[in-house]
Amino acid sequence: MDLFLKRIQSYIPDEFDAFKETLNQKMYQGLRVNTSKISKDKFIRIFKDIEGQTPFCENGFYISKSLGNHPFHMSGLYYLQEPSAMSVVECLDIKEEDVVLDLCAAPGGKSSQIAARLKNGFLVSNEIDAKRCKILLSNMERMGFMNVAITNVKPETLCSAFPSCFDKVLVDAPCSGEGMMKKHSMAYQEWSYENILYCQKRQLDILEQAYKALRKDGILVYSTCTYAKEENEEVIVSFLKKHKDMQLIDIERNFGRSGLKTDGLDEKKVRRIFPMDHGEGHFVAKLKKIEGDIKYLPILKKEKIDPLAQKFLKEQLNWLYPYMHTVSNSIFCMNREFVDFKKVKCIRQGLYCGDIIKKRFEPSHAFYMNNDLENIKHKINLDFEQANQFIHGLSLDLKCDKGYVATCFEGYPFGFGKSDGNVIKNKIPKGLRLMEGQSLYGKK
Ligand SMILES: C[S@@+](CC[C@H](N)C(=O)[O-])C[C@H]1O[C@@H](n2cnc3c(N)ncnc32)[C@H](O)[C@@H]1O
Repeated sequence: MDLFLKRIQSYIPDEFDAFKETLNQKMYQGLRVNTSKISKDKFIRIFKDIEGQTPFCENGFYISKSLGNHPFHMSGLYYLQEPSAMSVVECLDIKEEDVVLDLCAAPGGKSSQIAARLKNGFLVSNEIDAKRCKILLSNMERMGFMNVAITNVKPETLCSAFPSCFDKVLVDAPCSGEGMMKKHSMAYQEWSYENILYCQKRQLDILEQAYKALRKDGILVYSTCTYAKEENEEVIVSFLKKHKDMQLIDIERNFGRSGLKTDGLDEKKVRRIFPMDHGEGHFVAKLKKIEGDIKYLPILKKEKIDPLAQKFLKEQLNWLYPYMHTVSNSIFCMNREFVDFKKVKCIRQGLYCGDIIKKRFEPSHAFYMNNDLENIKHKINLDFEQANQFIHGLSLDLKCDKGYVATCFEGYPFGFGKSDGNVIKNKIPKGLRLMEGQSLYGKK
């Protein structure tokens, strides 16, 4: 631990006391508005618990309360994210049509930030750890994204299968997490120089894969939430030495500060955030591949879809998704072609609409969380108390359309139920309901 502080002192001698003081202060907390569901202006108008914009992202705000049980969180209107973490995706300059790979994606903060910027583009959101991959999937569904595939493989498996296929690749690398020590106190106890070197090697291995997946003219962003120079500036120097066709690009943003002075690196081109910069800590570097191939993700043939699913979707929506895909009895939709993942383990591609079970169609929760629900025909707005009961799994005695209905709070769906005209039976998956003793955030 002493060594950790000594190293920080050597990085920022003039600010060392200020840094030490931040270790006793509360962690910065933030949320990022999901602009694929609500505009920033409207969010500011209807949401009272934000405390000023972060300097890292135009849709990011500071908060000082835990807001995970707010109905708008359940509706996917925002993602709770440490403020400095919001800086990374800003540096990727996502365009609506980009094909993007997020190689280390769980729990989904940066993937959800990327997906919110895409229109007809596509995101492959990969996580090596199966348990964390489930959390990633759940967050991406809550936020309502459609043109996304969630894969659960080693970076090498994915990048060897799809070389030169991506416009943008993000490596938000596993790291020694020095910027997260306040959150995970174990990290304090487990800090060691050996771990930093272990992380450095793993980071370079992941970057090798990212390099493979990148197209000519593609952009690679590398980030960590640690202060260790070995995992930041030095990783970039080693990587650039090996790959003469990769160029360090100026991030051209003024959050945080320049990197640490390092031989072989123009430190002004990378960004560092220390807690004195109003976020817990991040490092970001942006690189461009100036030579190489341009290839395309393989596409699945367009499919005919089961008439039961078609009938259900027509009955529920004012429009139809142009592309559909069936896996066993489950139906998935997108507004672009489905990718053929071949042997790569893909746990979800597109919007999961539901399943055909015994000659009827059973819709999924994800279907009702999709951001195009302006188009849904059958929905009911609940007041706070009704929403509270429904989120706890209760049925509601309420008159509404018969059949499946989206349940909304202030116009934003957070779940769904099945109505006989007088009672809405609860269809929110058990794992997403609030438990007894937990209460919905807001007025009573
Ligand atoms: C810093 S976290 C990613 C956070 C995520 N980008 C976000 O914004 O929510 C790094 C992730 O890398 C994963 N990881 C660990 N070892 C890995 C490896 N060898 N290759 C790829 N990913 C790995 C971890 O499971 C972890 O989920």
